[in-house]
Amino acid sequence: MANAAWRLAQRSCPSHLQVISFPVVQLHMNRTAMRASQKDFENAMNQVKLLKKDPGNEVKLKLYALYKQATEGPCNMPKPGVFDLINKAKWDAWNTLGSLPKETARQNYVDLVSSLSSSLESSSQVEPGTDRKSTGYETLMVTSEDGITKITLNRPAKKNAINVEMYHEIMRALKAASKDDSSITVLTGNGDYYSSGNDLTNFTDIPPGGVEEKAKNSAILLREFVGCFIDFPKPLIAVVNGPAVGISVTILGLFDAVYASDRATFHTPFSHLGQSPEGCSSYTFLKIMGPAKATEMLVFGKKLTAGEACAQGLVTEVFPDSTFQKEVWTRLKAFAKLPPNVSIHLLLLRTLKIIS
Ligand SMILES: CCCCCCC/C=C/C(=O)SCCNC(=O)CCNC(=O)[C@H](O)C(C)(C)COP(=O)(O)OP(=O)(O)OC[C@H]1O[C@@H](n2cnc3c(N)ncnc32)[C@H](O)[C@@H]1OP(=O)(O)O
Repeated sequence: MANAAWRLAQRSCPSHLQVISFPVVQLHMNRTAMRASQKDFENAMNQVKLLKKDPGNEVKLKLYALYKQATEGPCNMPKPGVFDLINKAKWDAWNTLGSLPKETARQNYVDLVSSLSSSLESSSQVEPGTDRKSTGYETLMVTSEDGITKITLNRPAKKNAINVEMYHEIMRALKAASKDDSSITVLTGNGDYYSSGNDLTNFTDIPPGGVEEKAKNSAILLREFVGCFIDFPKPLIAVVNGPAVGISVTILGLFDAVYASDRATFHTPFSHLGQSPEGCSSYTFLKIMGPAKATEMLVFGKKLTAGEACAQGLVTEVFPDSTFQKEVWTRLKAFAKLPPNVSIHLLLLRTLKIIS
């Protein structure tokens, strides 16, 4: 998405401008005066083309938005639909600027390019290990108490869509949970959704190697991600607090128990998206619900209610939404107090599940 936005932002630059070296000193002087001239702006546009390193999607969208605001003023285009990913990301970025005056947008554009020029040149000097994300999580909340490690998907404004960062963080959290002193691990969602599945923008950020490289990288990530669930050594419970879509549904077949609110639904619209079912679901769903029901879900994209998913064995038990959290957590706390030989039984049950 953003790469396309980036290309578009670059294409949008007036074509008669030649690529010239960037007068950084002049820009810094102008920044002090806090008023970028049209010339500074044009220079900055050229400087963008000369950046040696990719500044990342977020920055590229910011540049696009500031460029549009500086040249056309506030966004007055109709909002693109949820599946028009590229235009929606661009629209969002531009629209966020509200009624920012053109001159300020021009100044901000120039400042941003100037800061990129220096920070991207010096980024190699960052000490390894100083990454502030190495201990915390950006897309998850992870807590451990009462013998339970709880991993909460935490992008509620995006219905807990799983972006690339979240895939990596879930793997990291599972690896940490497999070694901590908790007895069981829970995956749940923050907000009204459990998860809307794969973040649709994951497929739009095409690397320099093109679509083939993107597909290869995605396949590697997906394999590693699913592997973490297959190999997880402790009881793994899903607390499905609301609707679940796509990969957040398919991997449920790899959990040891699935508790759902009666508000939850289970939807795998792969055929609609031109994708194939993942997460071992073509194996696990077949085992769990039989071929006909698995086909209805995975091939025809039938959305199940929590009650239907329970009747078909995908969900262990459904609770009224009003008492869901209280009932589930009371039960899980009791489970977590069971003696540690649980793992042996778990292993046995999982093996029987596979070979039966
Ligand atoms: C790189 C590794 C690749 C691994 C590949 C794994 C393959 C996995 C495949 C799947 O998981 S397929 C399923 C993909 N998911 C979807 O198709 C769901 C798409 N979203 C929707 O249909 C709807 O958003 C919704 C979930 C039904 C919710 O609708 P509602 O009207 O209630 O809310 P919205 O206004 O649509 O959404 C709010 C907000 O959230 C954003 N969003 C929601 N889901 C996603 C998503 N999956 N990806 C990206 N963004 C999502 C939506 O755009 C809205 O954003 P804003 O407009 O508020 O910015």
